[in-house]
Amino acid sequence: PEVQPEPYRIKAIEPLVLTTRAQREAALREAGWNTFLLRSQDVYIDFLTDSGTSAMSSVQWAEMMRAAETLSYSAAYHRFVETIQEVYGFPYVLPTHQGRAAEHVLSQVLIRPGQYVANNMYFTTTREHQERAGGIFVDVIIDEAHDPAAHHPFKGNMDPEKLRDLIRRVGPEQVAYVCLELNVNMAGGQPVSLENVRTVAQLCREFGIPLIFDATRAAENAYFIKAREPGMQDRAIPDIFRELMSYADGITVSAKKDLLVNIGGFLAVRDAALYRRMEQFALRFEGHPADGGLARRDLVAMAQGAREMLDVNYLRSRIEQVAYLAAALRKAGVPIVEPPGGHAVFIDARRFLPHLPQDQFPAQRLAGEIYLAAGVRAMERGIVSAGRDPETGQHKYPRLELVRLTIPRRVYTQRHLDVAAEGILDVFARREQIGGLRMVFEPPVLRFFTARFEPM
Ligand SMILES: CC1=C(O)/C(=C\N=C(/C)C(=O)O)C(COP(=O)(O)O)=CN1
Repeated sequence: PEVQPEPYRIKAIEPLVLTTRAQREAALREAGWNTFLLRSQDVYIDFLTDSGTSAMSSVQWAEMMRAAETLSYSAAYHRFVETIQEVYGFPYVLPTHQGRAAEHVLSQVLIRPGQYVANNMYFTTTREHQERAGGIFVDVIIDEAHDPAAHHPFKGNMDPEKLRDLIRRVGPEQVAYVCLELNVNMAGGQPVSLENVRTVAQLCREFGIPLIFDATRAAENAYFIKAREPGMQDRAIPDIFRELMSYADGITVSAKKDLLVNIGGFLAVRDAALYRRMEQFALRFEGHPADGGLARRDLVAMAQGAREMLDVNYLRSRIEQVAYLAAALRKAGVPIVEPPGGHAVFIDARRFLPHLPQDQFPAQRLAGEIYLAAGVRAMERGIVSAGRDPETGQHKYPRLELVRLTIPRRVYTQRHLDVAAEGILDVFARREQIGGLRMVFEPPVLRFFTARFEPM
């Protein structure tokens, strides 16, 4: 595939810093071989995350300047709520400062300790908040999602039989809710089909179990439904999106992805009583229900972002940019998660460095080597991110040992993708010489953010 013509042009630029390999070796040592700990000014192309790293549009910036910072139920608040109601189709909307705040509120309000939550694979903060609320996390994603080479078009799908077995085993009243993530991040940004959502929604209705979406990358999921699901090619994205949302009782959203803003999040639900409980809980630490701890300018930036995120030409150019990088790596034989996801290319570090055992942290080492080669910052999504089992204290050994090259929205050009590919091919050429890492500092929670390593 070639990168689709972008339906926008550059209006402002941010100068990038070019570093030498020697500078990068010093920076990576200083960062304990953890790309999260690199100073941003030592990074040339930042593929760490697509969260909060998008370029905003001239309209978003203009709206932000015009937003009056009046407290309580401001014009900005009504603009935000009315836009989310229209685009997503939920009556009750609660802004939060970002996605994990929404997850915290929802988990605390919906989970009774000891109850189960069924998910399609895990996301770090989502599972953290489910477990923090006393929930028991269960993965009911289809088996193909755990196989990087499987070419399933909707690897994010839930396995209805796994879900039904869980409900039968523990009883419907012991399932707090079903949490369905769209464009499953940890599986490689893999979409869920509309057909699967309908099946899961039917199951939840049958047993009276709430269905909650993590709708953080739902717009990109809608694009894959249009592009890959039989009978969907001629439907408009907003139409697909509204039907998709109609199956959920509620959603949590990190606005820092789909909605093209640098900060923000929200909850949206259909039930007034549930909204009131969430509002009361969030009041203590997310700020007033009319701002969720955000400035008014952030609310209007989210409102405008919710309009821009469903433009099919923007979505096509964004998704095809990811496919372009994936194609460049695939052509050279670099093992990647197939098919390419919506927000990132995931390198299969297990197959890239087959001589390294997983507890020598192959993905962590590969992310460091990619930075050394080209100043490109990637993120480890393997054993380090998976953390330790709360019962046994042992590493969780996930099937997927990946390095995520996460492409920010509307930021980098095709030439930047070429530079990243060239650097990765350089590392690939000398992969046999690459050794493992040993962890020299391990924090107790979400260790991937601050752990430190040294080469073996
Ligand atoms: C699917 C999903 C995410 O991907 C997510 C955050 N993701 C980050 C930060 C990422 O780098 O993928 C969050 C948390 O959102 P937050 O980073 O707190 O705004 C929730 N769900």
